[in-house]
Amino acid sequence: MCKLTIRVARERLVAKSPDVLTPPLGSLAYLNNATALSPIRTAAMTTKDESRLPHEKGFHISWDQIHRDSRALAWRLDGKGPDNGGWKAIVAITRGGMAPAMIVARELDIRTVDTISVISYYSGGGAADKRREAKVLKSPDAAMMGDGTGILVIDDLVDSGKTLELVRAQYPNAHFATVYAKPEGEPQVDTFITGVSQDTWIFFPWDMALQYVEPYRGKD
Ligand SMILES: O=P(O)(O)OC[C@H]1O[C@H](OP(=O)(O)OP(=O)(O)O)[C@H](O)[C@@H]1O
Ligand SMILES: O=c1[nH]c(=O)c2nc[nH]c2[nH]1
Ligand SMILES: [Mg+2]
Repeated sequence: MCKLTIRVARERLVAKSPDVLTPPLGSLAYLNNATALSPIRTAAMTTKDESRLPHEKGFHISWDQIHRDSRALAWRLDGKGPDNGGWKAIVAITRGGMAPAMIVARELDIRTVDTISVISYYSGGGAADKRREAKVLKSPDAAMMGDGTGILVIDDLVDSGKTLELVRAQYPNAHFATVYAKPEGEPQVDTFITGVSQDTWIFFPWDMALQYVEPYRGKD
C-alpha cells in the first residue's frame, strides 16, 4: 500500500521534472518533492523511517545541477550592479558559497574574489530552546568592503537566514545572492534561483559520494 503510493508520486514527479529542474529565470520552483529529481539515494534515505516518504527527506544536487543553477544566478545578476551595471567584487561565504561564487565570478568576469568565513551552530538549552547562531571567523578586506556597496555576497543557500543576517548587518549595502532559498530565510536574500520548502534538506555534491543502492522493488 505504502509502496504503491510512493510509485504514483514518483511517476507524477518524473513527468514534471523538466520545469522543476530548469526553472525559467525569474520563477520560483518550490520543490516539495525532490526524490524523483535525484538519481542518488544517500545513507539518510536508506535508513528506515516509516513515518516519512522518501521524497520528504532531501533534495540531492549534482555537480551538474549546481553548475547550471550557479550560472543561472550569474546571468540573473549580470548588469545589475551599481557601477553602470558592474560589480566591484565577489565575496563568498565559506564554505558552501565558494563553488557558486567561483562560477559566478567566471561568468561575470569578476576577478576580485574574497571570502567571509562564517561558522554556524546550535546554542541554547533543551531541544525546544535551541537557536541557530552564527559567528564570523575571518572577514574580507575592510577597505574593499566599505559598507558593501558594489559587493556581491554569495552563498549556496539560505535556510533560517541567520548566516546572511550576520553578514548583512556588517555590509548593509552589499547585494546578497544564493542559489537556493528556504522560505524562512528569503527576507535576507536579494536574489536567488530556486526556492525549496522549509522541511527539505538540500544535499550538495561536495557532501556526497556515489554508492550502491538496492533496486526499488527490492532484492530477489
Ligand atoms: O540560513 P542559515 O540557517 O544560516 O543556513 C545557511 C548556511 O548553512 C550552511 O552553511 P554551514 O554553516 O553549514 O557551513 P559550511 O558552508 O561551512 O558548510 C549553508 O552553506 C549556509 O551558509
Ligand atoms: O547542506 C546543507 N543543506 C541544507 O538544507 C542546509 N540548511 C542549513 N544548512 C544546510 N546545509
Ligand atoms: Mg555555509
